[in-house]
Amino acid sequence: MRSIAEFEAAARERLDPAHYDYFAGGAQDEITLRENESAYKRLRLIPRVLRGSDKRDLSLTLLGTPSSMPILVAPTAFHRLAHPDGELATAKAAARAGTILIVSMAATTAIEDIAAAAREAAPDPGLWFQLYLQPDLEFSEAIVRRAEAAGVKAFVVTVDSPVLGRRERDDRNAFHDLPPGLAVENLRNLGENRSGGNASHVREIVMSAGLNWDHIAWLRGKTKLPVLIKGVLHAEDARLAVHHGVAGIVVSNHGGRQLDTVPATIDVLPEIAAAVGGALPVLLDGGIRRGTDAVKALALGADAVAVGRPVVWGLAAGGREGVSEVLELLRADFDQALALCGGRHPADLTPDQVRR
Ligand SMILES: Cc1cc2nc3c(=O)[nH]c(=O)nc-3n(C[C@H](O)[C@H](O)[C@H](O)COP(=O)(O)O)c2cc1C
Ligand SMILES: O=C(O)C(=O)c1ccccc1
Repeated sequence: MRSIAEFEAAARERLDPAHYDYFAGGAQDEITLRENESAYKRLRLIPRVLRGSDKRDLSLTLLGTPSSMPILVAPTAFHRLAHPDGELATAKAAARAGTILIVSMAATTAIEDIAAAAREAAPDPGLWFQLYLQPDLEFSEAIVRRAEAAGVKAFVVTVDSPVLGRRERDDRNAFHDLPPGLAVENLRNLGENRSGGNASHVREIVMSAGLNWDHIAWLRGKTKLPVLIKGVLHAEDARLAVHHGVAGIVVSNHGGRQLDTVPATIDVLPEIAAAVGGALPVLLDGGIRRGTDAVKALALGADAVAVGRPVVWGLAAGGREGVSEVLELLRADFDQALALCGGRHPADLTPDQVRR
């Protein structure tokens, strides 16, 4: 397949329509969902010429984790809804590609099993773990310990979800529960043993409307691993993140699934990059479908980008192989766009190369 759009079409054919809608959809009128992609279409690239470099180098290290390219896998829930191999397939493909996979706390596979699959594909896979900090901090700490023991290298706390966004497609389809046999495995309370057998209770993910900077400080006190926050759109929050010793930020609107009518992430990136001033790595997700999209984000100040739905479409279309194809397609597309922009390394891209 030649484009992410073709993967999406193939995924749509294979998926239960309600599950396709869950993955594809956004909040309410889906204005932000569309805007994330259309904002890139309004930006124009200006290449530099005659810089003489034969070969590009896409690799980088983010907070101690090496990545073969500045395109990471954003955390998305419920991969076993997309394909029976679920997160195991995604983990193998990301590890094979040498890129960082941010595992969702809402994965339908236990983090221990995801890490084992990643290690089958690469000796030292770059796994990060996304957290919805639970009001029950003791339970949150237990998940942190599990993820650390599994070998994750950073935590990404999602901060754009004090409550879950309203997704009208899910309401229309009455999609509110996982089908029998699937569960949010990282929320299994393994200590619990209520029926006398080895039944284990799966908690629900609770959104924490009470989350504040003290909780981030709490988490930093509980782990030596870098703590990033995901879902920053305001420059002042980016400044506060620096002030509070956060290791990195992800400029994200949750793929248009939380607050509708917030801007496209690429449109707030310049002010956020300026506010951070290089003090910590800035990642961005939302609407990246082409190599040129990633080039624009890196030129405007992101250190790396992440893709959510494209990986789900690859998974649904072809399991591990499908995710590998999506990641290699994005890599080749990005490499070509970088070359055409006259860059050898992603860091060669500069803001003056992007025009509105
Ligand atoms: C189906 C789906 C599930 C998601 N689940 C999570 C999640 O569990 N945790 C989280 O922090 N973000 C979640 N996100 C948001 C993604 O991490 C990311 O911000 C977004 O998908 C990026 O936009 P893109 O899909 O246009 O690439 C989810 C997104 C989608 C589409
Ligand atoms: O669907 C989502 O976007 C999401 O973030 C989520 C949150 C809780 C459970 C499952 C998915």
